[in-house]
Amino acid sequence: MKEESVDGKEEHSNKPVVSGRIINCVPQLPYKISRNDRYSPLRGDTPNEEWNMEPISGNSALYSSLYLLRDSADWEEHVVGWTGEIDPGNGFAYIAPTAPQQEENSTIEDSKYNSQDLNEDPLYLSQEQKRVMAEKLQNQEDSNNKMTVHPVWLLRRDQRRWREYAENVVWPALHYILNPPSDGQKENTWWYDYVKFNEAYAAKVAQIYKPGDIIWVHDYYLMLLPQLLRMRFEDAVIAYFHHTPWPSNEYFRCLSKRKQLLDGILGSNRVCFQNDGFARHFVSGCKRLLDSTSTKSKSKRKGKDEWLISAYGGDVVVDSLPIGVNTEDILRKAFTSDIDAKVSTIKEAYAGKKIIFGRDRLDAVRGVVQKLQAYEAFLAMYPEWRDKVVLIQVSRPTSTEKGLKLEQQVNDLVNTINAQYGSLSFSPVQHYHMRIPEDVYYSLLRAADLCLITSVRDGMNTTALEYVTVKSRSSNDNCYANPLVLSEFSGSSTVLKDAIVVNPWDSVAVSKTIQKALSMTLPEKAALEKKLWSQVPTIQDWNASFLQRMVAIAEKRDSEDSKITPALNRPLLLRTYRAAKRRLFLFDYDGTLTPIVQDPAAAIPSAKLFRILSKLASDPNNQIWIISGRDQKFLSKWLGSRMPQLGLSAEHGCFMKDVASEDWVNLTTKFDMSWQKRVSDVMDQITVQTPGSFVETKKVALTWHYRRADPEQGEFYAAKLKKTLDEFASELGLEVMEGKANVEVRPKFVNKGEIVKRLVWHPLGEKQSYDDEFTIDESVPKDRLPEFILCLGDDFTDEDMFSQLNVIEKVWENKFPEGKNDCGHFGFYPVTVGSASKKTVAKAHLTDPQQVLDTLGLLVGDVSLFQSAGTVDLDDRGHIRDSESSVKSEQAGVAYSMRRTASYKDNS
Ligand SMILES: O=P(O)(O)OC[C@H]1O[C@H](O[C@H]2O[C@H](CO)[C@@H](O)[C@H](O)[C@H]2O)[C@H](O)[C@@H](O)[C@@H]1O
Ligand SMILES: [Mg+2]
Repeated sequence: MKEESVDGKEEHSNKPVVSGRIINCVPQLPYKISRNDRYSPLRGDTPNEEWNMEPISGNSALYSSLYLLRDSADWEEHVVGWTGEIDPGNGFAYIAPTAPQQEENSTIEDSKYNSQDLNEDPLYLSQEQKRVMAEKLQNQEDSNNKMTVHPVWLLRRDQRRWREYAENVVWPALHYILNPPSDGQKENTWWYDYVKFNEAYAAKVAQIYKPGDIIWVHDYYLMLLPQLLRMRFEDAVIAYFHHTPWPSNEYFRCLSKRKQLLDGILGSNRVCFQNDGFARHFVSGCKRLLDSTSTKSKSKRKGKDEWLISAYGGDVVVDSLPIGVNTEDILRKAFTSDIDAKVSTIKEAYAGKKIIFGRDRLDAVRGVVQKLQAYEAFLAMYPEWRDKVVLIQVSRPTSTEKGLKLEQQVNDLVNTINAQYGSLSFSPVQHYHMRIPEDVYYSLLRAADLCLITSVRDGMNTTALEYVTVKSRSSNDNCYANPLVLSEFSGSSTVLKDAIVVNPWDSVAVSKTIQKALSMTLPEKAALEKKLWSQVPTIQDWNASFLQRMVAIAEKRDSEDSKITPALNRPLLLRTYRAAKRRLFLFDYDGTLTPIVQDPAAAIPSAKLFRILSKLASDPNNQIWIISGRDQKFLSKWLGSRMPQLGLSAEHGCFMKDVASEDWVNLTTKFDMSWQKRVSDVMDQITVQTPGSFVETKKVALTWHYRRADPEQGEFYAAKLKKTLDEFASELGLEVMEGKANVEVRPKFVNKGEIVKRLVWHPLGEKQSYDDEFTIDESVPKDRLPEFILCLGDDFTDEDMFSQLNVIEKVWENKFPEGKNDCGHFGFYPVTVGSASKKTVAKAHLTDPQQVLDTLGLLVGDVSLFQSAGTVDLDDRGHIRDSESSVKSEQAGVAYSMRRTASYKDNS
């Protein structure tokens, strides 16, 4: 029998630290795939001719990083990427989706199919068509197979659906744009697709992953992927690079799925940003939203800030490394005889005029409107420049509704400027609303006297880097060293530190800067260019530094034997639960069954929690204990009085109330309590120094809370309090514990682990004994001991429960070698509630109380597996594999293929 651990993984032994393979996960492969309308196999066309693949523009830095790795002798590269929207071509009418919510309901969706729809649905691709397309993509990228391309197929009718959440919800928040309030319905549907998109990548990576591979996940379309991969591969080395800005937490926290997104990313070993500022915002978000702590240090290389995030206690490196451009490639491509000729043509067309150049995507943050306003101000303020300057602005179109409005605004501004300052023979703004080919782009970069970038937010503007690169070389057209005016809000201003920086919102200041830049002498320009050129990050350096750091992280992790906690394998849990008869549930309360809130008194059980606990408790095979730091009063009021069948333990093991009993027993009666006065005096002093903090006095334990204090001040005084208390704690037999925004003190000899020990070594269903002489009885026969134990807790104090379970499990290994279940273990599930990066002795993790309820809901039949991310397996169309809709879809695909073949025959 193969042994499975609670996370369902097999143990790997003697793994290489780094295998030499990189799995690069990119949001999309760099091609627009479309069907060739004239394709006809019956007229002798090869299957290869069915698909056209055109390179797409954008993300040039990322793609050049992939190509460099492909050509590197040190790494074997695998690229996993979505195909993008496949254009079905003419004659294959695109069927607009019905309401997306309906699409999710397989019954509704599938009942809509009729032969007409099938005939027209272009996205039923046969295995053969997919094979041919994959082969073509592979050849497109690298016919020598040095890099292997693994397409992610998500072949549904509405192919845009996979982008919606990332582009309409995440992207705006990352760029400081708040969406108008809504009922959230659309967003929920988009979120559902976003989870599936990430799940599809996880499944694809799982097919190719080998221990020691470095998995490198790129950008905000794939924020959940690191965690989904962590669920499958506990030891994987995973990096997430965020290409766009990361906003202040004041914006990020407006997202309803903020915690899920952060948790998704924190499945990584390393999270890397374009600059320190973005990394700092991320760390602050984790601190505020996930209760994580962090330590900051200076990286050895270049002395940049680096953080070690402990989301509830684990290790994720957060740092920054600005992406670069392939300077060698740019210079090679930009200085050819063909481009020399194009530059001359441009120069001749604008003879006697200075050329200002700009190229931006036409979206809300690229600052095209600000640029035009500043240029208008420039022409107004400096009449001597009119007729002597032209702005050539290339704006890459976007198809969104907002993009269309912006286009209108830009067109209006262009018309106004041209009407006011132009003539019949000359327009001072030449606006090209289109994608331009690479050679035209390089020609314009070379011909420009000034490059103007006024974006109001971006991660890294590669136009700035490419411009500085091109201007570093002199040629016959006298364009060497022409200056760059760069927005201070652009990520590139953090690397091009000597650029002429402007605030794009201040059009007068920008206009003055344009005037100064256009008037610079050659020596001034050359001196500036020399500095800037030395600051351009290259993609070669970026790849090398990024991977060097990943190897170091992998080696350090390996040598320290630190681990990331895998997500709880819920299908396996369900299987064990169903197979077991004597089941014991050991639940912590705060942060496990209820979310952490500002006021302890407000953390009361939800109706959903009661419903689930009642269902669980109604099964006579189940026994449930709540083992909490709370006092008896709170637990009795909110849990015991409503559900007497619950067993309760208060104040971290100081008190117990047996299942179906009303009597509390104090396990600390013999302990001298005079320590309380001394501890409370110290806590009172700290409270005075920390506004917002307070002391919670229980019967035995004392808790100092600082959740409502300023986080930094709170952390500082918590450390101070702990230090002071530690000085006399051991002599008084006390334990000082750092909890969630609290510091707690209780007698050392009681703890949650001791309670767990009592409960597990006990014939399930029998009354507890509270004799003074009580000792654990390890002679209880196995068939009276629990055979399924789910122990959940979120805090440091819950680690005592997990360690105790681990110890008991070891004892059972020797005592009951034949007593394991079908999965090869004793049904022990010590599960921490928190992120995967948490340092814990638990065997698995659940992210938060919401996931806890979903998981318990799964056991009592309240929640379907499909609602739990990380438990579904999708087919190539994004249906759950083997589900009714997946099978129907498969059949429909076959029918479609047959019709297609028949139609070729008819037409031939
Ligand atoms: O063992 P637990 O059931 O997890 O209880 C631990 C402590 O929880 C409470 O404090 C924590 O939760 C509060 C409500 O969410 C929160 O405001 C506070 O910052 C947390 O520290 C409780 O007040 C303590 O008595 C428990 O020991
Ligand atoms: Mg707790």
